[in-house]
Amino acid sequence: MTTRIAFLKGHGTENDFVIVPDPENAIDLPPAAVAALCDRRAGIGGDGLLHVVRSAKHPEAQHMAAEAEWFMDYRNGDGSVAEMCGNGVRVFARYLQHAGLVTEGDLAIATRGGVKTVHLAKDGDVTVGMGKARLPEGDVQVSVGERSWPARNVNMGNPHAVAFVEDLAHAGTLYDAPPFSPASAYPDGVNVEFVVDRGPRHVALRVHERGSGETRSCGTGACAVAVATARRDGVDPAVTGTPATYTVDVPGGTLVITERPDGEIEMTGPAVIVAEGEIDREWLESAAR
Ligand SMILES: N[C@@H](CCC[C@H](N)C(=O)O)C(=O)O
Repeated sequence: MTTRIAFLKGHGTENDFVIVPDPENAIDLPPAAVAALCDRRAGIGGDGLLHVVRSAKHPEAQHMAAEAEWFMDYRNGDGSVAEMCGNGVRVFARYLQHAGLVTEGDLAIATRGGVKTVHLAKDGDVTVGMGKARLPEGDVQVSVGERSWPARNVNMGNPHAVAFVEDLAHAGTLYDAPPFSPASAYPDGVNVEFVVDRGPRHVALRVHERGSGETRSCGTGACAVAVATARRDGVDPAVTGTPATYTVDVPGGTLVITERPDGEIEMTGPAVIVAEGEIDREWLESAAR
C-alpha cells in the first residue's frame, strides 16, 4: 500500500479547504483524521475538507450518480459532517477543472444537499445554483458576551441564524460559538452571521461556522444573509417577479448572490487552487488514533 496520499489546498474568498482526491472512496477519513488535516499548526490547515469521490462509489451519493459523476463529501474542520458548503462546491469544481476532469462551462456536482449545478466561467469566477432558501417561522436570538440580537432563521440545506448589527466589531472575537435560543430552533447547531449595511443591496458579514469557528467566508451564509436582507427590505422576487441581486462582502472577499422569482438562488465568486502535496499515511493514521 502506498505510504503517501495526494492532497491539494484551495480557497473561495479565503474559506479554505484541504482537498483529498479519492475517486474510488478507498481512503478512510474518520473525524479525527479530518480534524488533524485541518489543524493549522499540526496539520495542513483548513476550515474544512473536500473529499472528492465518484458518486457511484459513495453510499450517500449512489442515488445521484446518474446526474452527477462526482460527490463532494464535505467535512467541517472539526471532522463533523455538514449538509452543504457553498464555497466548498465552487472550490470542488475548480479542483475538477485543475485535474482535467471537467472543462469550462456547466457541470453537476452531488452534495449531501442534493445535486448542484456549477458554472465555470472564462473569467475565472465560479457560479453555483444553491437551490431555494427555507425560512422557518419563529423568533430566534443570538448572543455574544452581554449583547443579544434577534436573528432570522434561514436554511440553505444547512442551518443559519442571521443577525443585523450596528457594527461588525460588536460580534467580538468569536472564539466560541454564539449561544442561541430557543435551543429547539437548531437541534444540530447553527452557523451564525452578523450583518451590517454597506449601501443599496450591499451588505458585509462576519460568520461563526458550526464545526469550524470564525471563518473568512461562508457561501451558504452569504446566501442566507442575502435572503434575510431582502425580506427585511421588503424585497421578495416571488412577489415582484424580478430577480434580486445582493453584493455580500465577507472578510476574505466578495460574493454576489441573486435570488430569482422561482426562489432559486445563484452565488458567484472566485475559487482558487493554491498548492498540491502529499500526506504521510502513517502520520495521518497515528493522528487519527
Ligand atoms: N463554509 C461553508 C459552510 C460549511 C458548513 C457549515 N460549517 C455547517 O456546518 O453547516 C459554505 O461556504 O457554505
